[in-house]
Formats: sequence, C-alpha cells, structure tokens
Amino acid sequence: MKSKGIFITATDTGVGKTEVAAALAAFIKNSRKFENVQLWKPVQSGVTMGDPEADSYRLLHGSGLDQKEEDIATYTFYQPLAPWIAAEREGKKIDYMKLVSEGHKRRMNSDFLIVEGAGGLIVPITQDKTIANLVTELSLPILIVGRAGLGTVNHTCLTISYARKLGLEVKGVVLNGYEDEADPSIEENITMIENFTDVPVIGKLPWLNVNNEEGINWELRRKKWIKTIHEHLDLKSIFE
Ligand SMILES: Nc1ncnc2c1ncn2[C@@H]1O[C@H](COP(=O)(O)OP(=O)(O)OP(=O)(O)O)[C@@H](O)[C@H]1O
Ligand SMILES: C[C@H](N)[C@H](N)CCCCCC(=O)O
Ligand SMILES: [Mg+2]
Repeated sequence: MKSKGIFITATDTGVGKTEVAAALAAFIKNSRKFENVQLWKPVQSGVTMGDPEADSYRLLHGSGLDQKEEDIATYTFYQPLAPWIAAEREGKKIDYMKLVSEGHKRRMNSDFLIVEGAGGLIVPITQDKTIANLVTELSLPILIVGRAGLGTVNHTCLTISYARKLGLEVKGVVLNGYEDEADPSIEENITMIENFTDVPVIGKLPWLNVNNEEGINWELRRKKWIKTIHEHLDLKSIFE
C-alpha cells in the first residue's frame, strides 16, 4: 500500500526546506503518529556526503531517524548549482526515471514519506525535467516553505499558481524564519496569501537559535523543533 507523504518544496533555495523537513520528521517520530516515517532527498548539490552542511547530514541529525545518510540522498553533487548543471559539471547525468521508480519504492516501504526537493519547483533535474515533474510522477501533495517577510507574497502566490497549473495538490504553506514575533507584516502576508490563493498558511516558524560554542547540539535542536512545530503548525491536513 502506498504510504502517505508530503513533498516539501519552497519559493526559492535556502528558504528552509531541510530545516522544516527534519523538524517535521522529528515531530512525527516523537508523536508516533506513523511507525515508519522516512526522509528522502532525491538530489542535493553544493555539498559532499558527510559534510555537516549537507542536506542529508542535517536531515539525518535534525530528524533523529534511524536512516543512514547515504540512504537519505540519492544524488550528491559538489557544485552549488541546479542539479542538471551540477551533474554535467561532473560529467554525469541524472537518471530521472531511476528517481521516479525509487520514489515509488520508497513510498511502498514507508508509512509516511517526507521528500525534500531542491530549490523551488522549476528547478532543472535534466535538460527536460524539473522538480515539479518529479512531484507529479510521485503524486505526492506539496507543502511550500516560504520566507516570512516582505517579498514572500509574490513568490508564494507564483509558486502556488504554477503548482495548480500542473495539477499538483497544494496542502499548505509554512512561512519560515521570522526573527520578531511583533513584526505585523507577517500576519498581513498570511492574510494576503490566503486571500489570493485559498491555500492555508498552516503556520509560521521562528528563527531557532539552538547552537552552542562547540557547534550544533542536535538532541537539544530536535527537542526545540518538536515543541515549536507543536505550538506553531496546524498539521491536520498534512496527515490526511
Ligand atoms: N527556522 C530556522 N531557524 C534556524 N535556522 C534556519 C531556519 N530555517 C532555515 N535555517 C537555516 O538557514 C539555512 C538555509 O535553510 P535550508 O538549508 O533548510 O534551506 P533549503 O530550502 O533546504 O535550501 P536548499 O534549496 O539548498 O535545499 C540553513 O543553514 C538552515 O539551518
Ligand atoms: C545549491 C543549492 N543549495 C540547491 N541545492 C540547488 C538550488 C538550485 C536553484 C536553481 C534556480 O532556481 O536558479
Ligand atoms: Mg535543503
């Protein structure tokens, strides 16, 4: 039986997909809502496997799942570029159909699959396939991560309209990384996004400062994220 799941995309690169995917996985694991929640990052670029900055590394430690890092990411490229070009720079090509069949297999082998895209929706994986095509093939609903501040209304509404054009199911939006709860523009951004798209903003997440002098205390970070997700996000629609 195919698992439930969510494909986490964003309005841009660097907006918080890895942070949100890891936190969501940690929350689900802690809540025991699904016994076998799994993470998948089909393609990561600008990193090397095992690098503490790598998405795969931060997904593994940020979630506390008992997956192996090399199981989390399928393709890893060194150049910080769109996957198609990052692969080409290494004389490689991404096998798109391999990703599609791997995605279906991962859905069969999990209760809840959290997939992290790369950048936003129209990010080239090959010369004629994008992240959006992969979402369509996996028939997973999407959760869009957007910035919290000025500029996010346009970026988020554009992403939603493109997703709808492709017939993707948009479960919701998370506005991520605000520094100041008192910033009135965040609530107004939520109102404008919901007004123009009817897509629910399922919550807003603060910028979490949980490091210590030696670096990241992952156990403490996971605990804080689990509490923050519980307090800030309405996940009902994500689990349906
Ligand atoms: N709410 C947050 N609190 C603290 N740090 C955050 C938060 N959101 C994002 N970050 C940090 O900001 C940086 C960019 O976030 P992240 O790596 O999750 O973006 P991304 O959308 O996954 O990027 P990419 O497209 O490269 O996968 C990371 O260092 C991440 O740890
Ligand atoms: C390198 C970065 N961290 C991501 N892995 C890839 C982002 C690709 C963005 C392509 C684009 O929208 O211009
Ligand atoms: Mg990421």
